[in-house]
Amino acid sequence: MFTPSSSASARLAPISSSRPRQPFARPHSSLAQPLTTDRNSNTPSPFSFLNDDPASSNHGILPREGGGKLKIKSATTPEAKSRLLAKALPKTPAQPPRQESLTSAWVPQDRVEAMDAEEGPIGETEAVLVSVRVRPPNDAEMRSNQETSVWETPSWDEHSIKLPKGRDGVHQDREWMFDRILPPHTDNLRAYNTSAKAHVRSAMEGFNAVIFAYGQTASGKTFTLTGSPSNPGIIPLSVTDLFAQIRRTPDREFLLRASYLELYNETIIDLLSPSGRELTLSEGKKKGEVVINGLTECAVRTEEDVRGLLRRGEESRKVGQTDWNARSSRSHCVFRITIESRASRGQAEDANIGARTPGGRLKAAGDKTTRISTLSIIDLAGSEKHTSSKERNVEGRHINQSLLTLKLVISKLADMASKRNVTHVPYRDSKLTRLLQPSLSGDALISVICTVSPSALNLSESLSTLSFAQGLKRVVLRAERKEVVDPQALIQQDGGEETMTSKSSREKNQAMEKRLNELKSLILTSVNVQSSTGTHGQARPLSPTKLTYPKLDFDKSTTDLQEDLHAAQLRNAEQEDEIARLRLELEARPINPDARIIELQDEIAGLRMIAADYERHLLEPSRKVRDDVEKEWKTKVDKLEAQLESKKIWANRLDENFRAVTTENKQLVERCKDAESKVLQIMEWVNTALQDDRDPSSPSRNADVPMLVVSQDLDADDFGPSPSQAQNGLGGVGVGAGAAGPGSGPGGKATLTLSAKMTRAQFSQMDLASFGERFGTLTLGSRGRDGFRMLREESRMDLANELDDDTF
Ligand SMILES: Nc1ncnc2c1ncn2[C@@H]1O[C@H](COP(=O)(O)OP(=O)(O)OP(=O)(O)O)[C@@H](O)[C@H]1O
Repeated sequence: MFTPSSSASARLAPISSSRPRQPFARPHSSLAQPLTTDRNSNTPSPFSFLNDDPASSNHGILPREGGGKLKIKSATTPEAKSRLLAKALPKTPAQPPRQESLTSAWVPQDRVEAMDAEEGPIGETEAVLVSVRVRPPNDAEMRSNQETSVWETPSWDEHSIKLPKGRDGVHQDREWMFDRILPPHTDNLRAYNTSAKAHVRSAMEGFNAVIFAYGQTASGKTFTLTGSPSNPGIIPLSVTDLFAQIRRTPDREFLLRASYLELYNETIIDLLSPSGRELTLSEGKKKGEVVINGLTECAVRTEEDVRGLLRRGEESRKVGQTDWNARSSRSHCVFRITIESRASRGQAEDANIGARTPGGRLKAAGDKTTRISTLSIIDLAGSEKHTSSKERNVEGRHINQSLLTLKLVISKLADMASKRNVTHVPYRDSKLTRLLQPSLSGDALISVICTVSPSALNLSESLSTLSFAQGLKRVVLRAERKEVVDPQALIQQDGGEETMTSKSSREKNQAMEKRLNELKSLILTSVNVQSSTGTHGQARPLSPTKLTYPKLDFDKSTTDLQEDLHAAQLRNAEQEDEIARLRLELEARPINPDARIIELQDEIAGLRMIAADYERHLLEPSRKVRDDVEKEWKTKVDKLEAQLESKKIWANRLDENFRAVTTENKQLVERCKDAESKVLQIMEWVNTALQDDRDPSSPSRNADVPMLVVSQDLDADDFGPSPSQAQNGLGGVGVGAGAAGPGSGPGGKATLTLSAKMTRAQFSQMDLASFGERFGTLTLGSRGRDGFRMLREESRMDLANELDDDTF
């Protein structure tokens, strides 16, 4: 049933002892029993009082009108649930509180009444409420003359616990102060009133609240939280109080959901899932938020529903017998109630008519906020020393390790509150601290009941518990009321976007309508909240058909019934396979029993070796935790790596582009420089020619104009001789490709030369005005002629601009 331990538990024999339960009796070590669940146990469960009422057999699945079942999975976000809640709230005007006395079939009447008689402390939002409860001596302690508690708890001071001088080796009086000390004679009601009531009621008001019991094994944690039929503990008292508060709060409407999980050997098990499924943790959207994936949450309408759920969970819980406790909790257990509430419609609308916001604007009719909070009650497994049972030892190591991590986390948080430099709080080192992370990091009101044994033999463990309690007192909380703003407006918007015409929308709406009707039946108001006797007292007589098929759920839809049938057929097929397998096994049974005995002895020896090996691996729990954490981080790392890879590709492309652009740029600059030098050369040549021409006294006047040679990757066509130049036979400028002469093909390497040496005289004859025309044979791209005119008239820069890259 329990995934991680199924193979182990399958090999273990169920508890066979039929001894009646003897509280505090220390059994002989050989009597230590292997781990089992309550289902197999003959030892009565501390929750046995839950079974009082045979009528409550629906195992906590909510009885709707008509007896259907409704479960809400926690996968939906709290906001989404609130939207549904808001939509589902019936528009009933607020009712005045009912003036009837409160009753409970779970908690004795005198205790229900006494619950309000005592004023509890106000729920603090900044400090952990720490109480220390000393258990009365048990039979074994009485027999060994330890009937007097080692602790002194003065009746005049309910905050002080003392270890007097001389008691068990202490040389001086030692005293500790806590919010509340609960001496051995204290009953559970007082423990509730002083150490839990304020937190339960704050949870009703929208604050997250956590109550947990911490202490050595057999020190009284389970007794404090669950109690007995005559002395119910904090869990039943809280549930009774929750429903009593709903009855007393006519101006609000409530929706309650319950879940129950167990942390066994670093594995989280859903105690309300029929398969006892293993759950995983992951980070939520908000910082520090931890999500329990797939946890079953059941809507509850009465105390009976809650009681049924607890009973169901208790059947699956891991308990076993240790040297110190006949029924020791071998796991940490978290019972959680999620409380959603909002103002009753009529009430909110009346209250807000004409009311203004702090900013002075008129408030919309109706209080649009929904409060969502959780009340978690945690029964921690007890820390323990080495026991005589190997199974217990393996569990004990896991338990001790997680409690050690809890201690470490608390001490780091306390250091942080004292402004000491804390770089890391090891929440991830155990599932327990991971689960508690949101609360411990300040998001909840916390009350801790630390339980200690009165015995001197347990002194060192008790001192360690007190030191943990002191650390808790230094932790600072920042709990705030949890409210979701205007969920109804959101759902109206969502609905408005949908077109009502399509078939799928209609189906969706019908499904939504059905869901809303189901939810409506869950809304608890001061008027409709079931009295604690629940619906069971008023059950209608069953019809003959229902009597014939008592197990059939007549309110199920055909599809659900078909699914059930299919599941039953599958189960049937599996069972048939199993029968066939067993038959074969039977047939293959060894004829020689002695050989079989030897075989089994070998097997036992092998198993012993495995067990010894397991024992050696003391760090097993941390490995399991590490594996889980690594798995969670690996997904994140893979995602980030994929992102990094695509960024790298993108960066490479960018780099290539940049390089290409830089090269192109360089080429352009080179071409530009080259073009500029060519232009300068031409200008110089022209200027020299013109200068000599203008100055008749120049000695070089009659000398030949030097030949202009311009080598460049020029298109030969650009410098082809003009037809007119060819005709008049003037030297002029032509294009040659080195020795190849004029006419080298387009795009080939060309040389711009004066095709014949021109004498200065010839040059001087050239009419300056027609210079352009003469040299017009130089067709500089599309602007040849104009370009040369510019040579004479424009500045060098202008020329460089003009002769752009398509010239040279
Ligand atoms: N205050 C009390 N008054 C009377 N009996 C008590 C009290 N506290 C504990 N006991 C009894 O002592 C025994 C051990 O208590 P309990 O099972 O609550 O211990 P625990 O701390 O939960 O142990 P573990 O960690 O092993 O589960 C039980 O038989 C319980 O009924």
